[in-house]
Amino acid sequence: MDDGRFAALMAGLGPWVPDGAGMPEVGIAVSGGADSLCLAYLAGRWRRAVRALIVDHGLRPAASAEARLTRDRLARLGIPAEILVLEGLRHGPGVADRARRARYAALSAACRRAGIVDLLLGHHARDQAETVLIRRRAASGPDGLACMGAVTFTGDLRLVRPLLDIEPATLRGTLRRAGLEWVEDPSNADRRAERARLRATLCADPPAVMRLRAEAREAGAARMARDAEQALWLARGVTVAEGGWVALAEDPACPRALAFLLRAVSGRDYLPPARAVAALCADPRPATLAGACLVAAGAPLRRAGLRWLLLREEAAMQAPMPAAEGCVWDGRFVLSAPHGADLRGVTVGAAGPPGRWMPPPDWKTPWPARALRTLPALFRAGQVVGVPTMGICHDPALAGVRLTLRPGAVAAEAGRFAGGN
Ligand SMILES: Nc1ncnc2c1ncn2[C@@H]1O[C@H](COP(=O)(O)OP(=O)(O)OP(=O)(O)O)[C@@H](O)[C@H]1O
Repeated sequence: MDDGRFAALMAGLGPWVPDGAGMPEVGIAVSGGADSLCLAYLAGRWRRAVRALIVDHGLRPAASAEARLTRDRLARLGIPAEILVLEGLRHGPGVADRARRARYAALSAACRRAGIVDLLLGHHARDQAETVLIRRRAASGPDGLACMGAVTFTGDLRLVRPLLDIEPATLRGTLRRAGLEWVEDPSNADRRAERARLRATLCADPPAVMRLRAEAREAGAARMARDAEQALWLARGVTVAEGGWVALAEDPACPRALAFLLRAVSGRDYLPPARAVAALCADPRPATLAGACLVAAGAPLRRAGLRWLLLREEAAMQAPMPAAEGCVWDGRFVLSAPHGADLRGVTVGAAGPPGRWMPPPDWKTPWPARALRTLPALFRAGQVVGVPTMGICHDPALAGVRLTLRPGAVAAEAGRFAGGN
């Protein structure tokens, strides 16, 4: 793969933050294996402001030496690299899945710390073909069969996979021509893992890889069409309140959009059960589902053209937690504090009955008490001392502390699934 081809691939996956010394970096997740090392090599020639992130899962004795070796190799390419050491992972049932979740959590946190908004991943064409087979066997729905997207969004990060249509042999060839060595992870060859078994099968059958990739592209195009339709419905009739609930101007007619909204309001990772969501769309009625409640709008909101509210289920909200810069409460609200704010002894939790926060007498809000009780609030000694999303602060030491609904959490999926050719 030459620099020109890579630059063309990246141009199709933008927009990118401007490049140059001192500009925001694009992150690269580098395991040290051939694919992600090649990705780092190409990315480092594509732009100056890049940073590699290497996760040491701490599961193999050789892993930390390999991470340091990879960091040194990257340094020789002029790419700064940070090693993220995971603590507490143990071998045992589901270790691959646990390791993957912990890896993404560590990568996301490192990106947040470094102000990185784009993270490159080295998945390639055969990885995508493997994913098609795995999703088929798991009887995935139509969205799942679109497999990995070339661009997808997590809460505050854009995950970009520029190599999804590139054969792994091409990447190894690129490294060899550049005289670069990589680490061979022995667990890749571990035939007990489902992926490793499929990998061995697909390596011997290149036409099958081609067919599977075509299948993923077709499913990806269909998924993007559904995304576009859903985005239109969301833009027409859905309002997201800073307090973490959603107002609907129309009956929820689109099950997929309702599922995304339920997930966003509940702060959960996974979509609610499809059948229950479809039933709610077919017959919209007050109901509680997967950590959120569909509630009919009261008279004042109906006069303002709203029909339904989707509220967080009170009983399912996270218990109060210690307040700290960057902490995330209830999977949805991120705390940010100005310099000098005193968070000692402060907790973040649900505001509870509005009478407890002593709002000023002229304070007016169209939202019902049931919604206000779910607002994120700051507590000192068990008393509410601030409800930042409502602009309420009774404690001068907490002036300027914000609890912000995580960006992107409520949006429609806007990934790119069919591209990369
Ligand atoms: N330990 C790690 N540290 C940082 N990023 C990782 C790590 N493991 C995987 N990744 C990222 O996830 C992508 C896909 O992971 P996967 O396990 O399929 O790759 P791999 O075969 O271990 O390594 P590679 O893709 O580098 O050859 C990698 O290309 C890399 O971008």
